[in-house]
Amino acid sequence: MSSLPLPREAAKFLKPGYLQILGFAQNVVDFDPLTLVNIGIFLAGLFTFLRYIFTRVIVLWTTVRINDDDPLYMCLMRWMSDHQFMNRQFRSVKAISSSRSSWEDEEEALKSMIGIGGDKELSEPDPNNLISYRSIVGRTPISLQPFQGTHVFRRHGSWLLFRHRINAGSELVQQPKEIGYIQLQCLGSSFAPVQRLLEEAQLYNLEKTKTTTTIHRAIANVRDLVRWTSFSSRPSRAISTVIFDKNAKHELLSDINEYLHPHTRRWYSNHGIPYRRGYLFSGAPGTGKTSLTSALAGIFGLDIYVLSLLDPNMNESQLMRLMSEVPSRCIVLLEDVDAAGLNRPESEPRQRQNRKHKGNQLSQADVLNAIQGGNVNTTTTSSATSVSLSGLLNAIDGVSSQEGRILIMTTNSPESLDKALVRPGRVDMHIRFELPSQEEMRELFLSMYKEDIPDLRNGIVGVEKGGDHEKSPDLEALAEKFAISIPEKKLSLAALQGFLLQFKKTPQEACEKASEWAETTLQRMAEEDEQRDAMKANS
Ligand SMILES: Nc1ncnc2c1ncn2[C@@H]1O[C@H](COP(=O)(O)OP(=O)(O)OP(=O)(O)O)[C@@H](O)[C@H]1O
Repeated sequence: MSSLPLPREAAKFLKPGYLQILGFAQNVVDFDPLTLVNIGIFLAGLFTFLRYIFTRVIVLWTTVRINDDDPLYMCLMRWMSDHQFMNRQFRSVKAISSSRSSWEDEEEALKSMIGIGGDKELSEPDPNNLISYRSIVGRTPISLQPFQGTHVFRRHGSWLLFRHRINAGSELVQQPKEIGYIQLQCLGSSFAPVQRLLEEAQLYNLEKTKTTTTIHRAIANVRDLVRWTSFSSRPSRAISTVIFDKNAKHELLSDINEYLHPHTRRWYSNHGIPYRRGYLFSGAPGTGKTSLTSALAGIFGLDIYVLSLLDPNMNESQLMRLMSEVPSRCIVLLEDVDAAGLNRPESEPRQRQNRKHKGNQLSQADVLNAIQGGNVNTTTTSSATSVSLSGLLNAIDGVSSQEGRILIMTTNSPESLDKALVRPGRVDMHIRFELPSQEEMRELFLSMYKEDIPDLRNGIVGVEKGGDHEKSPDLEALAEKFAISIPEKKLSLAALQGFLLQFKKTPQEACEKASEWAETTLQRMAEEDEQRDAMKANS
């Protein structure tokens, strides 16, 4: 093995010890170590250069994060499911079998389960084989949604990176629930492509849900923190299907229409008036208060946020937070507000009551309430809720309460409500629902047997053609007969509807049995009332 001499210039700079080592290495491996040094320097330079380029490219990715508590999250998930995933790319998907999937998704899933799509329809239940029937109808439809993962796609000429992540929490830090988020990244320094995609997803979702109403409920999680949760999505109810005084209906619709007009908000702000509107729907159970609320939501494209003061997890701070978290355009439905028993005994003068409970100090709630122009009228008696009247009033129109929403309170006994709760500004219109007149019963009958009512037997998808009623000589005459066979203002429309549902395809039979049914029902109700009175007297 011959040794290669070190270049003279290099040898000049190296100490004698190194020289010997280098000479030895050169002799053993027959390779110049300085070449190795040169290669190393080159690689280090290349690495630094690549790192610089890589960092610059990464910096050019703009990133937008969307948390799962934002409505945009669902819009984007829906858009991605329908436009990008379509059963490919995502290897990890989430199966949903609850009522949280939208009704259209459920209907689709149900159709695929029972094989409807072409001409095939769900047949009548076979009494000998009810198990197989149950196995179709009794199952909850399952739909699949993209879960965790990353997906790159091109939209309107820009490359976008979609990432979906779930933080399930660790053993040490327990999250109240899985927290999902989406990260959207776009190559370039502008947010415009991401913004465009989000707007597109929002519009797509609006289009998809224009015939549905989403109901949100305040639900407590494991930490007892009450949060708005999208509870269900159902087909919007047509306003024409709600039987109600036509003038009152028209007045209510015009009032809400004017309130929601884009210019109205500015008008309120110019006049220093908080931009809020409240309605009280009162009437006996089953007279249409909830039905009218959901029809209004459908007509104006608003979501409904349902609150119940009787919820055991509800307290004043939770209520206040929930009211500040609703979107600026929605309906907040406060159901059965009388049941919470928020009242002040009239016998006690106001001044004394406040002293009795709080000494001479007014609470912050009272002060806020006074600023709002309400009464300092806060003591709660025989309350079935941990929310006090002042807490409720502040949640409704305190400084932190969201502007732009519509508040609808429903009650069976408006006379039992505290005056502060229903004063103008909190309740701007009081709508009274009465038990039905003959004309309204006639309307109900006609609407039940209208030709376009989806038929339940043929129907999850079908529309009845040629049911018994089509053979009926005159539906109008039957409706008239039905209306006069039942006493006016005695039975609720819900009760009448329940009766008619037993005769979905046989209006003639319904008509014949109506009078007898009404008589027995009224008799039973009278007996129940008597029993209740007797129990009250005993206790
Ligand atoms: N005015 C009405 N027009 C059409 N349907 C009605 C009407 N009133 C009641 N119904 C029917 O009766 C059922 C119950 O009605 P709804 O829940 O709206 O009554 P409610 O007044 O809100 O009752 P509650 O006070 O018990 O909550 C619904 O299925 C609805 O279709």
